Amino acid sequence: MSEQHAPHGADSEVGRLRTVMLHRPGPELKRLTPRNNDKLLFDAIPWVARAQEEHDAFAAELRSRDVEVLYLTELLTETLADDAAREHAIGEALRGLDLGDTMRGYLEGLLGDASPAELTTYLTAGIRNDEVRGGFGLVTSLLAYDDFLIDPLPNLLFTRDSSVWVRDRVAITSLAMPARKRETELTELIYSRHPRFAGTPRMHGAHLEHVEGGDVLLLAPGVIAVGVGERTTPAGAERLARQCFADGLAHTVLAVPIAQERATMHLDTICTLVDVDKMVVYPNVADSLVAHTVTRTDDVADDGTAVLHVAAPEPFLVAAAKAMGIDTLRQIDTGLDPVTAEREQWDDGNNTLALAPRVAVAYERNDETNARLEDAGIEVVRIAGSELGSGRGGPRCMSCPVSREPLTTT
Ligand SMILES: NC(=O)NCCC[C@H](N)C(=O)O
Repeated sequence: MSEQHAPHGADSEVGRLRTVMLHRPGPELKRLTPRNNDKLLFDAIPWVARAQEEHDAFAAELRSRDVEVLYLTELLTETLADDAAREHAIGEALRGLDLGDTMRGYLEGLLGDASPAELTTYLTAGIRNDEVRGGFGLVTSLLAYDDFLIDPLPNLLFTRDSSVWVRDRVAITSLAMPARKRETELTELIYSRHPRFAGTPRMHGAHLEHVEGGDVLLLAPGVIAVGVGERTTPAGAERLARQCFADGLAHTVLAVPIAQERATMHLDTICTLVDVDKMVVYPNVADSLVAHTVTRTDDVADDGTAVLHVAAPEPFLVAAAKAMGIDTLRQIDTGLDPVTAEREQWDDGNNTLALAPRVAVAYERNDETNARLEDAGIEVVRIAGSELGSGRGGPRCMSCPVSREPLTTT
């Protein structure tokens, strides 16, 4: 395995992006139907071939700017070349109580005989009842033809959410929605067993309180904002803060309450950094967004844990600037009327992926937001997202930065 890659880790949102993990949309999207798309967290049935074209163009833009693109499924297939990893993955996929002994036995055989690449497909696209040839077991007979024996993972596309790097450490997250829970079985497997990540310190984990990567913004080295809403719980934010303080990854965590609605499912649907001191913020909520500044004290509670200091809420941008040690965190004034702002926020206009300070990838469709970003001196790398966007995620959601240059050197 080549070691010729940038050191893993990230300490900001905007340090030059060196390595990113993406997931190219695949057969898991073909599982979506008008009857299951809500449960599977898609707003429409994507045209898969076009989604792949759009995604390939996204990846090409990144590569053209010297970003190494890792694909989740390639890492997974390489990981599954190891027998112990395979066994673990198969055990987890068949752990549920819905299968019954006959079906589980059949699937153990099917998955056990699969090549690493085939196993990756089974684990990501799932297995539907009409695809098994398991004889006339009771379970297969009673389930509908389109019931899943192994659930598909169409939201793998949004690699942002199932893991997040904080400095040299990777947090395996704990996803809140049932349709996404299995995703972290795969990221955990990759980070714990793929040779490229050998020795990488990990934190958090799927068994802990809910935290999703889309809620975690690395505002500056040592300063992390965590959205608390539909996906990340207050307890999840506290757990993440405690781990970051204990491991010296952060001195300040800003807990930012966000509305528990689909349109604002993660903090990064509302705001993203596009420079060391500039943020694009959804104007309809900009004035009401607040943060509780959380820091560690030297006091120790009776149970041995550090006592955290939780400040009264302050306007988010004010609290953020203080924690970042800058005079002002400038909100890029998109100047949009509330209706245009709402339309473009829904289409992930605020969900940008910074490639470096003042360079950000954005969906091309959000004309007005993009124009205002350019007025503010940001280079906007436009990508198509008509099909990709049907899962309600933009360029930031679709990318997990594995390596960014430390901010101090950019
Ligand atoms: N960070 C993000 O906002 N990710 C987008 C996730 C979209 C996905 N369909 C979901 O509902 O979880």
